[in-house]
Amino acid sequence: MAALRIGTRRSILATTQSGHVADALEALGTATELVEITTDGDRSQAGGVPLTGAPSTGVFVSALRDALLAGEVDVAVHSLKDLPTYSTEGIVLAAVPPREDPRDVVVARDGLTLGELPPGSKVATGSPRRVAQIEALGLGVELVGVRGNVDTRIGRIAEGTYDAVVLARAGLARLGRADEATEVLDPLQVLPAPGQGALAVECRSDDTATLALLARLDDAGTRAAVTAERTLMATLEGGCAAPIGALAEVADGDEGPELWLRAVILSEDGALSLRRSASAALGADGASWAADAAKLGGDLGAEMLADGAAELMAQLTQPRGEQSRPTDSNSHPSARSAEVPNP
Ligand SMILES: NCc1[nH]cc(CCC(=O)O)c1CC(=O)O
Repeated sequence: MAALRIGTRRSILATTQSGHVADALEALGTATELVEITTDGDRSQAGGVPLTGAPSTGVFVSALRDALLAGEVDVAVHSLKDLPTYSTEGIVLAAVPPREDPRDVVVARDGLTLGELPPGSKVATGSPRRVAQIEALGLGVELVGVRGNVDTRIGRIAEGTYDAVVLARAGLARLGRADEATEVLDPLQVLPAPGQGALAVECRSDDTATLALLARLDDAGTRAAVTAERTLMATLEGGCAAPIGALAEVADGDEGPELWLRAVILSEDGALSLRRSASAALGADGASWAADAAKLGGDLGAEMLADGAAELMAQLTQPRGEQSRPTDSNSHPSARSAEVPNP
């Protein structure tokens, strides 16, 4: 049988991630071959048309999916957090392998933590989710945008351009550089992006042989966790790019396995935030976990919408300068990190 062709983006992180999937398949006795696909996102990073702000998640994903649908590759590997929450006709999420540490980390000058940085320090991140959550801590640091790969971003610290950068620990760990982090951010303060630290392994829906093979790489606990996080995000966002953080974990409860989910939605400046958490029992059989997880994420998303997330997002979709706080007589306008109040 010909080698299984695994499509990958060209960045070091992407080829490392795809390499992990290839290794796992080789260990199961399958010959593999990595096929590099250049995405529009990569081209713009390499010096083409500069993108303003962060590229939309779809940019990194669509070229790989096109190659998959065209039959140029048999498997596509993505960072799961870069996948849009909607599905693509003809493509299936065949495996979600065991997750890396999902938390965000800080890489700062002189081994500092965020709390040790003096006010006015430049903290670099291109992610609205990280900006909003760090602003909400009220540290007085200056959040500045940054683009480029992990190497470039960390390089800016040594150069002295910035005092700190915020990154996914998983990306550093996959590159063997996790020890360069000077702080691991507590999810109670900074929740990661839905799906962060997990990989998505896709194939064509009609390719039953590849589907069966890839299913052996699937980790039921990771799939349940990211399903809850992504269902929550899909419920909350409805197409709007509000900063949302979410993290789910499987835990051993008294009555059997449970899934815990924590989530936050914020205004861009972090001044308004709504945090909620919930848990649900998981069936004894892993086969029901994805459905249990989708229900947990959907229910918590609906609860957050009812508790003020809908108002918060209505504010976000207004043009800048016209924003006003949600109307509520109990709110404290002076509070820096006010919760969106119950209606
Ligand atoms: N936003 C880009 C991106 N997509 C996936 C990762 C890291 C790996 C992961 O989260 O699985 C990163 C870099 C980062 O956020 O620091």
